[in-house]
Amino acid sequence: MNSVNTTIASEVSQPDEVAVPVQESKPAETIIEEGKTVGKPFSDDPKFKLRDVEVFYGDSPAIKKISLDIGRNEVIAFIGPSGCGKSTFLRCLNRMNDSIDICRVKGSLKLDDHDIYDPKRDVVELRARVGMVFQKPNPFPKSIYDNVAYGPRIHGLANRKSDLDEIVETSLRKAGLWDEVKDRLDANATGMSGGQQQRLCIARAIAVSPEVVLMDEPCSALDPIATAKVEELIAELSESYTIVIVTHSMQQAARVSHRTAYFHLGHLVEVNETNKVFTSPEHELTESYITGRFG
Ligand SMILES: Nc1ncnc2c1ncn2[C@@H]1O[C@H](COP(=O)(O)OP(=O)(O)OP(=O)(O)O)[C@@H](O)[C@H]1O
Repeated sequence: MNSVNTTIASEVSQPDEVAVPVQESKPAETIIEEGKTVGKPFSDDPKFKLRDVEVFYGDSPAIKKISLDIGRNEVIAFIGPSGCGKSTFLRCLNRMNDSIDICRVKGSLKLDDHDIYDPKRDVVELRARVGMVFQKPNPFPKSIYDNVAYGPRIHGLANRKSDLDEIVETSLRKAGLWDEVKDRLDANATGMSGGQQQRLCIARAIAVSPEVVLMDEPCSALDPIATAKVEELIAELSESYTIVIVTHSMQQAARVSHRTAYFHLGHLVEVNETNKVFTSPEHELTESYITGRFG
C-alpha cells in the first residue's frame, strides 16, 4: 500500500556486525506528556472515537489517557516496544478485556457514536461487528466449512442451507482460500498449514459481515510467503472494512497501513500517515524506535 523506501534499521540484518546498543539521551518518561499525542490523532469521519482512555490491571496503569479517532475503511497499525499497551488498547475496541477480572477501562469509547462500554450493550453483537484475528491461528477442531459457518449460524444470518453455503464460499473467497479448500470443505481445519489456518480465521471473522477487523500480530506465527498472502488480503479487505493491526514488524506496518500509531509506556506518542511516521517522525521517541535505538 505504502512504498516506504526508508531503511528501518532494526529490521536490517547485518550478520557480520555486532549490534551496539545506543543509549537514549533522556529517559522516555521525561519527554512524554500524558494525554498529548503529536501528529494527527483525529479524523473527520471516525468509526471509533476514543477519548481519554485509561486501562488498569489492578492498580497498575497500562494505558494512560489516550485519545484517538479511527477512520472508516482505514487501516491503522499500532507499533511500539513490547509491553507498551498496543494489545491492551486494541482489546478495548471490542471489549475483549472484559474477560480479564482485574482489568478496568475508563474514558469514552464510541463506535459510530455509541458507547462501547454501555452496560446495556450486547457484547456478542459488538464482537460480530468488531471481529478479531489473533496472533496464533485458532481454528475450531471442526471442518473447514463449519469453522466459517459457525458465526452465521449462531447469529441467524442464513435461513437455508444454500444461503449458508453462499456465505461460506464468499468468505473463503475474500480470504483468498477458496481455490485451496473448495474440494475439501469437510476436512478438519486443524490439518491445514499455519498460513491457511490464519486465512481461515480471517474468513471466519468476516463471515458475520463485521464492520471492523482487529488483528493482533496476525503474521507473527507465519512464514514469509503466508505473511505476504495475509498482507495482500489486508489490502483487499480495507476496501470494505476498518482494520486495526498490532504488529512488531515496522516493515509490515509500512506495507499495509494508511496511518501508524506509536505507543510507548502506555502513552500514544505519535500518530500520523504511515509514510510520514517512517520518513519524518515528529517525536524523538518515534524516531528512536524506528531507527532501532530501542525496542
Ligand atoms: N492480563 C494481564 N494482567 C496484568 N497485566 C497485564 C495483563 N495483560 C497485559 N498486562 C500488562 O499491561 C502492559 C501492556 O501490555 P500489552 O500486552 O498490552 O502490551 P503490548 O504492547 O501489546 O506488548 P507485546 O508487544 O509484548 O505484545 C504490560 O505492562 C503488561 O505486563
